[in-house]
Amino acid sequence: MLLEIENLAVEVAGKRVLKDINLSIDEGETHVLLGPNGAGKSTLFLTILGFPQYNVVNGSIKFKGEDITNLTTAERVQLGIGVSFQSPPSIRGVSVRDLLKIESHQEINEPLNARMLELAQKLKFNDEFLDRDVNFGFSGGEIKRSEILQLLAQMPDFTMFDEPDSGVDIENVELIAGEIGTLLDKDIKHDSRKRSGLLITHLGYILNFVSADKAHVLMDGKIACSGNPAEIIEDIRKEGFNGCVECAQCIK
Ligand SMILES: Nc1ncnc2c1ncn2[C@@H]1O[C@H](COP(=O)(O)OP(=O)(O)OP(=O)(O)O)[C@@H](O)[C@H]1O
Repeated sequence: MLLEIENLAVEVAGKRVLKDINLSIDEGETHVLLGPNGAGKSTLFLTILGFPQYNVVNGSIKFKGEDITNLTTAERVQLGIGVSFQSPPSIRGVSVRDLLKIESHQEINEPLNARMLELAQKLKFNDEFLDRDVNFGFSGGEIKRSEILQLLAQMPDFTMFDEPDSGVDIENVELIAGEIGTLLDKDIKHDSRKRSGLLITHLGYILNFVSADKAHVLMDGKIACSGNPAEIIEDIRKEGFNGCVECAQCIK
């Protein structure tokens, strides 16, 4: 198993946000995380990434068989965990170009390598854009494309995407989805895929372009239901979250 979360309980600012999370994601799998606003989806992501304000009060997180519950964020990134944030911070004084060099382990005083320049072009970033400060004054769509470009520089083994389709126009959703596919080995036969991911989506639009193996519904800090992504999204559309998690087909 690539990622194994057992009985995870997390407090943020003294409040119990995650109560008892059990979640396993195998090599080559893409899972989806659904749930109402405030259920704890982003909290789960940031806990997996090891942000210090997310205090694990019970349970464990294992990655590649290693208990990472007490590792720093930098150590987890080193092990192969990546994230595309919903609202990433701006970094004044650091250009996109330099950040990409750091993330793809290039020398800072060397020119950005051809692979990254090609990917930047594919994601519609010109040379001038690469010299801008990271996320400073970027439009919603530019932020999302820039997050994906940074992940392509890192190529993590496990990537979390926090609402990659929100605020992105139709053409750019297709573009972003194509690169999410690259990050999740979608161009390789299912059995041979190595890279895995977990995607938060509210409306499920991105799943028209990125296939997913399993969906989980997070309600009030617990995984209330897991199953087939298309069926669960359809149920949520028809019955709402409460109706969905009462469905007999749910694998509880
Ligand atoms: N740093 C923090 N300080 C205080 N409360 C927090 C913090 N981070 C998260 N919370 C609270 O934890 C709960 C879960 O938030 P979280 O962002 O994980 O939900 P979510 O499921 O991602 O919601 P959404 O779908 O609206 O993005 C919310 O009540 C939120 O206010």
